[in-house]
Amino acid sequence: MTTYWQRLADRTNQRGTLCVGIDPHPGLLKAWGLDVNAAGLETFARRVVEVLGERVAVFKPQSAFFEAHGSAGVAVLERVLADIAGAGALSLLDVKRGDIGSTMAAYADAYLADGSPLAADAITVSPYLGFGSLQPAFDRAHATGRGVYVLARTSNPEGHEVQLALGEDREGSVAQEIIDAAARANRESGRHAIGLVVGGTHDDLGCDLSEFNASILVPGIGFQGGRIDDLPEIFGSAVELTLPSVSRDVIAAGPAAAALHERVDRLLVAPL
Ligand SMILES: O=C(O)c1cc(=O)[nH]c(=O)n1[C@@H]1O[C@H](COP(=O)(O)O)[C@@H](O)[C@H]1O
Repeated sequence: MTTYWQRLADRTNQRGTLCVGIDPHPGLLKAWGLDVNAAGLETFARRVVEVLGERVAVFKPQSAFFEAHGSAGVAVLERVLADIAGAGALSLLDVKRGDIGSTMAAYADAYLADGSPLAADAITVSPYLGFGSLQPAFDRAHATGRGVYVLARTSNPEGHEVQLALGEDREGSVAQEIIDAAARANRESGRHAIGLVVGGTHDDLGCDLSEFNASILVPGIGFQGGRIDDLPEIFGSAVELTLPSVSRDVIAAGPAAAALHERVDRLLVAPL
């Protein structure tokens, strides 16, 4: 079976290395001239995929903005995931789930199982209950050729409180333990399905990614101040693994197709 890592390499080789985040903020719906309801949400999110779906390698719908509209919003999310697949792009559903193992297995059923209406090519997960608690998601991702991105060093200014605290061995940081555990699990499985989330907003990451061996999602580009041009300096040799992710800085340009394409052009031509 083709792994997520192989499918990601295939898409980014064809389309360039960029993830466009679909974050339908109420303010963006209004700016697009849409009502802030499930119908406006559907027009917005599906328009992004309609215009950019065959151009961009990966789309990252942010589940929160769909959930905010209740079951009608979740139904829209299902259709957006189907649109992404139909356009030949990969879906990375941003749900940041994390729970005890038995509950994590249910999240894996929801997001990483063949045939589930909310299944995506990859999801984001939080390791706050312990890296090992995520094992059911890793197992399911390995079994179905999907991916899991584990939060390691997030883009927000508060993240360091937890992530740069000393880890259990009292030598490296919590973020470093997550990075090392993910690299070890990828070596053992040989599938490289376990990626990391590392924000592009830090001059100094405070952790070492030089031994990492799978995809690194880099949010925080654009509105949060991160710049694609700065990634080589921030990530060093690991820049080859990075998948820059941009939400508002792309989608705020819509709904006009030309403006959306212009934003993507600008991000894709930036040298990596
Ligand atoms: O997992 C994420 O994608 C994520 C991790 C992180 O450290 N920082 C971060 O901003 N994100 C998400 O990335 C998106 C950023 O949106 P923009 O700031 O509009 O590009 C939001 O959906 C965030 O939830």
